[in-house]
Amino acid sequence: MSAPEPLPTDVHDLEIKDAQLIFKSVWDRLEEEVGHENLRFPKELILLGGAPGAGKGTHTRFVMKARGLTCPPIVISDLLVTPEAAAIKDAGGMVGDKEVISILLRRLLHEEFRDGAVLDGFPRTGVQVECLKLLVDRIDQLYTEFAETPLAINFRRPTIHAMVLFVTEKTSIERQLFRGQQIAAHNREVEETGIGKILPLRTTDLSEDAARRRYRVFKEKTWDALQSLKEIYHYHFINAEGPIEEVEANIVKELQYQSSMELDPRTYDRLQPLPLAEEIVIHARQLLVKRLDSYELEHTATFIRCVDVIQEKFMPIIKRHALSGRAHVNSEDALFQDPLALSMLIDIFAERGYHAVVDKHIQEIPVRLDLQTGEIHRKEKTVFRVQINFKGSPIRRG
Ligand SMILES: Nc1ncnc2c1ncn2[C@@H]1O[C@H](COP(=O)(O)OP(=O)(O)O)[C@@H](O)[C@H]1O
Repeated sequence: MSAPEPLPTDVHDLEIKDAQLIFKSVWDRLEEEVGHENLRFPKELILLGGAPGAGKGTHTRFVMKARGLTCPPIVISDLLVTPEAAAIKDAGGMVGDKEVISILLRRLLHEEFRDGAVLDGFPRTGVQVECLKLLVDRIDQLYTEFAETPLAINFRRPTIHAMVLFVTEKTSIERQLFRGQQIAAHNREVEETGIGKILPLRTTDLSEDAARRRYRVFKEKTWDALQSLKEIYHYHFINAEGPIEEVEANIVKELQYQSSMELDPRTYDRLQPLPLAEEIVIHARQLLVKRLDSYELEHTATFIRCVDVIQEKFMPIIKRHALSGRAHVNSEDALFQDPLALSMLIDIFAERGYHAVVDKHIQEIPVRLDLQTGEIHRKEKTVFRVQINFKGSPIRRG
């Protein structure tokens, strides 16, 4: 005899029941409003979680860039603007799950989020986590349903990433208060000068007690909910205690690790020796400076000649192309036979904000025809073709 189904007595079971009721009613209503075929949700959801002040807003753009998303982030608390919701937020509390789910689902249907959306501050409760699971199930069903149809592209299988920024209670409170001071100062300046825009100021960012209360609500209601995402989705836990650049580095590291999870381990190992673009970009400037200084100190004569040639031969042509931002200069100067001089040329241009590409072209020029044999004697001539690109003038005629 099998054991009877346990009654839904513990909190989790109740959350599941609640979520089912809420989700079903929101979903049915939405389906009625927009039609079954238009229930088109994002391919990727990136959930940014963490205590108030952890840096969700601060790092959203960075995370989006890293994932190649250009749509605006969806900041859940900004969507909750009814007077009732505003009063709850001011008191450091949490707006009802049904309102949150209803507004969020509607927003996710906007065309601009079709490839992916970043949600700042969702899910915040166990019920919201359960609703998220139900949403993903429904999107999966739609994927299967439309798979072999012309509409398939609108119903891709979703991937979910949860990124949780971790800070301690102390940091959370400090940063909430810091944000409050920053925004208050900004708003005072706008009022005095009439320049700029007044930014919304959270009441809880102005008082230590209120900020602490908000943190505690997070710890009691949201922390476990965020933890539970670990078992179901790609989960990234980010130490967000340090300065902004350090947190960004932690995010990059995590996303890098994630590509290791998406790829087959053998494929990942194969690609591993190639540096990430972010890595080389970060170091590129320091390396350029080091090279330029070494030219000046260790290869002074060649460096001086290089600068002179650029100044005398290249710059007049470049200046003539200042509108288009692209110039071609051919040089036969023997100086560039030295590969070091070519490197100098490229680096000098890079330092001054141009992007130079050099192509070494060897031409054969007929110099003499042997009348007896009919043989043509040729001489080699080396031409360095340099293309220089830079930001041209935005002002154009016509
Ligand atoms: N790593 C950090 N180091 C220092 N200050 C930070 C850091 N991350 C965020 N801040 C600051 O803390 C405040 C709260 O950050 P914010 O991104 O608004 O948090 P959240 O969106 O998670 O509530 C902002 O004033 C922000 O400039």
